[in-house]
Amino acid sequence: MSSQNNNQNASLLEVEELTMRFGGLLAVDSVALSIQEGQITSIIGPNGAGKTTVFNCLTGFYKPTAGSIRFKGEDIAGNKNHEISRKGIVRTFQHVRLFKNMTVLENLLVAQHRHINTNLLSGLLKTSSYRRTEQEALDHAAYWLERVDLADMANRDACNLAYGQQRRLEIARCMVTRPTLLMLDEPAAGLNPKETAELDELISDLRSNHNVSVLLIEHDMKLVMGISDYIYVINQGTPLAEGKPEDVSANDDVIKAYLGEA
Ligand SMILES: Nc1ncnc2c1ncn2[C@@H]1O[C@H](COP(=O)(O)OP(=O)(O)OP(=O)(O)O)[C@@H](O)[C@H]1O
Repeated sequence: MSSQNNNQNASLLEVEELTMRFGGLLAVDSVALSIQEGQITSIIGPNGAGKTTVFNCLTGFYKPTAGSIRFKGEDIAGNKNHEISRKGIVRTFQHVRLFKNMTVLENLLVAQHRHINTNLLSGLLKTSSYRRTEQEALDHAAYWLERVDLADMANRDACNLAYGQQRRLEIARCMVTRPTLLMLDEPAAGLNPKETAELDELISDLRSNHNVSVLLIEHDMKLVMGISDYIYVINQGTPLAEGKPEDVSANDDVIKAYLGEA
């Protein structure tokens, strides 16, 4: 895959020759990605193609066997997950990972505390700067609860939300940390058509109005083709095709390897 695409935006993330081996299994083999600022980029491919492994390498859950990952020009390959999230790359997971026994609001406050790294002593003493930070965190959480249409649910335990609401809360939990790049791993999995349409609207709104670029793994082709600016296709760990949605959906190799399966 070439690392060039046709848009005019600045490059945010440049991945070259990304390779991840698990023992004898080459799960990701020389994958290249070029993620442009302000765009929605998707990675698609059949089950087991290596998509989540790419995500795990980009976000520091796995140390890649080889390859370079440059975020805003800085090499971050092999950095730890918390270092990468502080730099502005945050993600959701294929299976919802919330603090299920905390309220919706608490989930958003914890996410911010982890990110801000609040000082224990100032917390114990409740200094004015600590109180100000707490108030800002509350205001910011309230803002994002409105955006994802969960303001009425703020005091519910996260485990009592409907599945689509949990998915939206996960996105809000990422957004309260003010990311530059939001990575979503199969956000539409398990959603009904109405929830998927709401998700589509939400992701588009994030890109258009909240200054975040999005990298998406998704099997729902209607969503992917409708929302993506650029798409990478991988198959059995290797790059198969890339391009705008109309080019990818018309690509014979892609149809054979992936779309033809649907
Ligand atoms: N930690 C690991 N140890 C060993 N093998 C792994 C590990 N993680 C992933 N794999 C293997 O790597 C390959 C790619 O898996 P991955 O989950 O990245 O695919 P995927 O494209 O995300 O699939 P899906 O669409 O089904 O989620 C698979 O063969 C998987 O079994």
